[in-house]
Amino acid sequence: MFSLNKLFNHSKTQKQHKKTSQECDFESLLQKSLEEYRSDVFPLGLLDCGLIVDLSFEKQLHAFACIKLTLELNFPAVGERIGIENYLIEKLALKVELTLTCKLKEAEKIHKIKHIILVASGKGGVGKSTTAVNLAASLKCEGAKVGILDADIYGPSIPILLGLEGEKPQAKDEKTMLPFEKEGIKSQSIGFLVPAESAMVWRGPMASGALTQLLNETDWGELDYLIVDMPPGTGDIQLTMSQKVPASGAIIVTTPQDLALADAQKGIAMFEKVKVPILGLIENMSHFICGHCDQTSHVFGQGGGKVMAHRYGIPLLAEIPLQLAIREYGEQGKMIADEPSLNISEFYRKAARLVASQLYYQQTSKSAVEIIITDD
Ligand SMILES: Nc1ncnc2c1ncn2[C@@H]1O[C@H](COP(=O)(O)OP(=O)(O)OP(=O)(O)O)[C@@H](O)[C@H]1O
Repeated sequence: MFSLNKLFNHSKTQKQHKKTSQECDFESLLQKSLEEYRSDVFPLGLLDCGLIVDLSFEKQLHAFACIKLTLELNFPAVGERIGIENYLIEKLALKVELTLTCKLKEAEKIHKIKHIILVASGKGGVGKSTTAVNLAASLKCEGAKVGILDADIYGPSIPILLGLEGEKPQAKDEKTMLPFEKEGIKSQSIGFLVPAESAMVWRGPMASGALTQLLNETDWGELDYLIVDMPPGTGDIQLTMSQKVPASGAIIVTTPQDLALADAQKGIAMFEKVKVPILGLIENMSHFICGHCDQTSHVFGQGGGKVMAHRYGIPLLAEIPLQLAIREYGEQGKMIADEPSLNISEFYRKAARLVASQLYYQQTSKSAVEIIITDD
């Protein structure tokens, strides 16, 4: 754990000097505050998963007036900045300017990729691909290097969602293809390899062969996360695919209808069988907020995702509303999560931070920490 001892002396903007008792007291208070901070994303506080890389302060009339603090997090969560800043302002009773950066220190699992995350659904049409693309965009916005691999042989839609329809991947050399890069996200799709009609009749080994080929023969470069958009369903194909890639975890997308939830349960069972940890459930098209009167309607039923997540002891990462803009952005080949000014993007961004946090704690054998996701 990082200690704040000597921090004032190490601060880039301060000269070496003997600490005053006032500075020592301030150091202890800052350290205690960072240690005691708690949120869904930081269940063990901030010093446990971050490093103070810079601290400087301004004094007025011998009292601290403002601190500038830079925290380097071990996983992408820069969207937590305002919440942490407000907390520190309250605890320290002074102006705080916080900068958050991110650097994953974990080892690469395959090639130069640190984590592979499978995005799956028990049935088709629940918004799995839309969610996968927006999770990728969110992880990038939160500070990570991200790629997306479209493995949905039944309907590869990532090229459409990224505005890359009709494009063909370029060869780097005889063995490797270059991924596409859009808004800082690298992508590759099974749709580029074969015509949709022939891929649909593949059996498990063929589909998983194509997935591993795309994974291994694409020059991904350094990635913190590779999101894999899986084919919908829980059959032989999905099972074989899940076994073939060294996935860090899986996310299951469902809608609130009973039928979709029943299929999502099969998805949970499938990942348990192949020992891929389930990072959480996303309930898509969870509710509809009327644009005129702001009233919320639960068009497809209410609370199903919450009940299921509770039953299986997995986090409910997000309840994403049914919103016209989500479909419109998808059709225009744009990622809505890339638009911080739209409230809807925060649903995806929060889910991405929770996923990244879980993977970090899982990796550092701190999975015993129970991540309780609150409603607020
Ligand atoms: N929250 C949402 N609000 C409104 N429309 C949505 C939402 N999520 C997805 N959609 C729309 O629903 C349709 C299906 O979405 P998508 O293609 O992502 O589903 P999928 O589960 O990946 O489908 P498939 O099983 O065919 O691969 C798309 O038109 C998409 O724009």
